[in-house]
Amino acid sequence: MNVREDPRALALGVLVKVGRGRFAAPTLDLALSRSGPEPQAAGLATDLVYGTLRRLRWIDWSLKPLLRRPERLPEAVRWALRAGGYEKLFTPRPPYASVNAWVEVAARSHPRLRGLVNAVLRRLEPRPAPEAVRLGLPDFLYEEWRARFGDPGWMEALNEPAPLWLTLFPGGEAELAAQGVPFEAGPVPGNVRVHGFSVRRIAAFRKGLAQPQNPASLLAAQLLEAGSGERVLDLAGGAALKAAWLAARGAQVTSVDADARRQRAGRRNLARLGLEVAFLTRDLTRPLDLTAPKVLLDAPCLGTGTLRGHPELRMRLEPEALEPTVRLQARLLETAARATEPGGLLVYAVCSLTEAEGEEQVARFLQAHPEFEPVEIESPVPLLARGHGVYVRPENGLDGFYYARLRRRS
Ligand SMILES: C[S@@+](CC[C@H](N)C(=O)[O-])C[C@H]1O[C@@H](n2cnc3c(N)ncnc32)[C@H](O)[C@@H]1O
Repeated sequence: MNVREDPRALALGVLVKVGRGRFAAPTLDLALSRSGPEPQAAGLATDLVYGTLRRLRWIDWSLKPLLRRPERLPEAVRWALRAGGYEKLFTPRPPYASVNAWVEVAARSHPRLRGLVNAVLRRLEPRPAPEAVRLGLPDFLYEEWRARFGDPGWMEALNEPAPLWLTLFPGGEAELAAQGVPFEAGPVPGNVRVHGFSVRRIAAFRKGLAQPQNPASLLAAQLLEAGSGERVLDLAGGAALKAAWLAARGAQVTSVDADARRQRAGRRNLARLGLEVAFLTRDLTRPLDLTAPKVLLDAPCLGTGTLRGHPELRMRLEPEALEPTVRLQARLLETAARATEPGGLLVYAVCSLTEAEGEEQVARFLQAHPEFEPVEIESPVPLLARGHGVYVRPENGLDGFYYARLRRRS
């Protein structure tokens, strides 16, 4: 059996690469597009990759008493045990069949370890574990979230599969309906939740009428309330996803980012959507020679609100990364403040739910900048907390975001 026929072998190849530092989504996409499995097999491979990464802490915790030196195992065998553990412990598929399947996959590259994989997976049971381990969260994050937001019930929602959300452009809804794609309106206007279709199979996407985007990400752009013809600066704009929606509303957007490669991808995507955005490649820790009445800063962050869609971040999040990230955000916020014209609006957004990147950052900014005042956010999405800005509650497929709207006094 080769990879083309076997979603478990495909998932294993992806997991090994993610273990070496790659990102899960593009690595899986590439593997799927190369081997072209049937939709059902692609669905199984996707569930195995994402599920294993989301549950990794608890799986490793449960494997621990059964393995003397897991770090010494060949990486393919170690990941086969983890993915086999995920399938046995966390999916409704019959454990006997999935254990057999994983023994075969692991034995293909390491036949001498067939007995070990078989024995370990058969004996594996979910071991009682502390809540952070069960939730698959790094301790520092779990502790902060518990202390700040209280009841941890919502955290389990970050372990659910990520739905496909689409931002629709004119004609997009009619195209979805014409193709018979089941969808429903999401909490943020202009964005829908699609059922049972991958983005590749959606004609509205191929025709440039739809863009995969989480509603919480789209909301950051909507909070600017930019009108037609209004000048907008999209700072740390990356691949210009938020800029695309603003441009579709008629705003004159300039998207600025330090990463030219991301911007090239953004240009290609905008060409697909038939939209126009100006791009500037700049390091925003330095002042910008541009101003606008509307400025969006979608700052680089730890991404803790996106653990559903980027489960590999759980393995990589270190508390030490917080301080340099917060310092970088503060410098970009300075640049964004100077670029905001008097009377204008600055939206600060991060897809992260730590206090240092959210409320603390904005509180410090407001103290240093009396010329700015926070503006109330009327949120169409449920919130975890409110202060100068708001924290989005990452349930029902929403990513967790923090946004603040800051008006520069005239
Ligand atoms: C959260 S992402 C932006 C996503 C983007 N707004 C979107 O909607 O697709 C943060 C961006 O910050 C950019 N960035 C990081 N450091 C920067 C710097 N010093 N100057 C400019 N951009 C920077 C990264 O390249 C990345 O694209």
